[in-house]
Amino acid sequence: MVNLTGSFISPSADATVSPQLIASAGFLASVLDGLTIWKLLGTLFLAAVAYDQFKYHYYKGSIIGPAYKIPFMGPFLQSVNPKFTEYKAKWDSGDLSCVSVFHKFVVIASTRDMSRKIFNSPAYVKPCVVDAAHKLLGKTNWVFLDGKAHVDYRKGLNGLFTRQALTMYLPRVEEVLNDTFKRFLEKSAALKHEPTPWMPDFRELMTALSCRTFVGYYMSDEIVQKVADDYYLITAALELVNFPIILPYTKTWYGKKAADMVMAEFAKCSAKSRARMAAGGEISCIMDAWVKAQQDSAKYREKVANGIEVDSSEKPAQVLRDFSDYEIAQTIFTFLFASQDATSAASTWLFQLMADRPEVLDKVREENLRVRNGDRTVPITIELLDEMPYTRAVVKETLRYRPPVIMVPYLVKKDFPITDKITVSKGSMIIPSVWPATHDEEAYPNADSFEPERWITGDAEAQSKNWLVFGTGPHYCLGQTYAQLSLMAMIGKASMEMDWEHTPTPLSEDIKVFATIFPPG
Ligand code: HEM
Repeated sequence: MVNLTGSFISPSADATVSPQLIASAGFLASVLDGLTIWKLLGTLFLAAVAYDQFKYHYYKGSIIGPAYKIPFMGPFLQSVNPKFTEYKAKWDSGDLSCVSVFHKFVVIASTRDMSRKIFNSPAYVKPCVVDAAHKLLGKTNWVFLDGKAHVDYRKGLNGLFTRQALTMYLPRVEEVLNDTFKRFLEKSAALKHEPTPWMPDFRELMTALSCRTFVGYYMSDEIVQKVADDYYLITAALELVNFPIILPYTKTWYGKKAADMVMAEFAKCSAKSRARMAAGGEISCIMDAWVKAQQDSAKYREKVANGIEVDSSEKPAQVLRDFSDYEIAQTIFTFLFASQDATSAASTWLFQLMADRPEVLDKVREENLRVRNGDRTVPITIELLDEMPYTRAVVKETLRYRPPVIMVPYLVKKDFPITDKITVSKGSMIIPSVWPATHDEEAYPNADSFEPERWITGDAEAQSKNWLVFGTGPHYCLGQTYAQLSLMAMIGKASMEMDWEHTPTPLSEDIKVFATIFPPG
């Protein structure tokens, strides 16, 4: 160190030297002089806050949203425990509104037309999945495909959900319903018909229904029960706001363990289905139908490769490649993942709405018995369901009145000019909403009232633009026909086998948001 003052100390700390430094360097030096590590950190912090606000305003432009962002985190705490009323306030605030949580800028579309525009703009947007989804569903999962790759993959799956294909799986639905309603009655009798929460039972019913329809009896009752027990861990791990890395004993950790277990079980089912289909077994579930389509495609490809002439009638509708057991498991897992929460929500609402409206339940019961000529053991078929306009109307009205999925997050792939004046920047999240479209007074007069008749004597059916319950565009719900038919089958059979009442609680009029929407009491 240089000896400036005769003592071995720093020049700026020397009482005699420092005034000269101030005098020579002016303002900057005076700032530096007072600079401590805390001041430096404070200044950096204020700069970061200013940058965060500036960035928010830059993205926000003329979109409606809070004038200032809570530094960095924005309304993070609100989004950890989202309230339906807060979403509603957002929709009511404008056609497009925004919010910024941490580094994510989020635009929410409220109107039907804005929402439709997003759903139908695959050049600009793609479905947005939380980071944890890649870890739980596997990076190579088809749900992460975009554009042509997605369209091509989906073509191979669409055939599994046609009405004709569903005919083959409906017996599974019937078996699960028979078994479950018997258990419901036993449980209720054991509880001496005292009021008790039934939502966990509806969730279990929906898991069993999905598992049996997707993989038939390749899965044991015990494993179906385990999937039902553990599934909520997967939902919790996939909440919009979650810790980005998987730390032991966190929600994502438990979710990943549960997902791995389900995936491994589905892979075992695939191996069994493969063997059974190769041996000429009958299609009993969605997995069988897909495996059989792959085996038929392989035979066709082989013939063509060997120069054997094949009649055009023998050519499969979709010539598929072979998929490994793991790939099949991954895809079937996405069906469970996509259906579980939405169908659990729909069935819970259906049971509650029917209990609150016994006259509607009576009509459903009357119709179900009538089409079976009074014999409630007559099995469910698509033709039978086609003869039940009232039961269908009840299911449609439930889905309109309480759409399980109220918003569908998408990611902006490239700057998206959503209106003449507003361009949403690449990297933002953009969320089309379902609820406002299904509660639009113009399309559905008295929208806040449950009126199944609007689907029979009214013109609700003609309001297809507002029917966003299953989305629209290239990612519209693959399982929508199956979901509606199985809900019809469920409520129809329940009406014939059981009677039930709802004991309202102070929460009964609320709407709880947990991935989908639920009645909390
Ligand atoms: C009441 C029940 C259901 C509701 C309300 C519902 C709703 C939705 C919605 C809103 C989407 C997003 C659509 C979009 O982005 O345009 C979706 C996608 C999807 N749903 Fe459903 N869903 C239900 C049941 C099911 C069932 C039972 C299955 C499978 C068996 C299923 C499979 C899927 C799949 C695979 C996708 C993603 C499609 C793609 O990205 O190509 N859903 N669903």
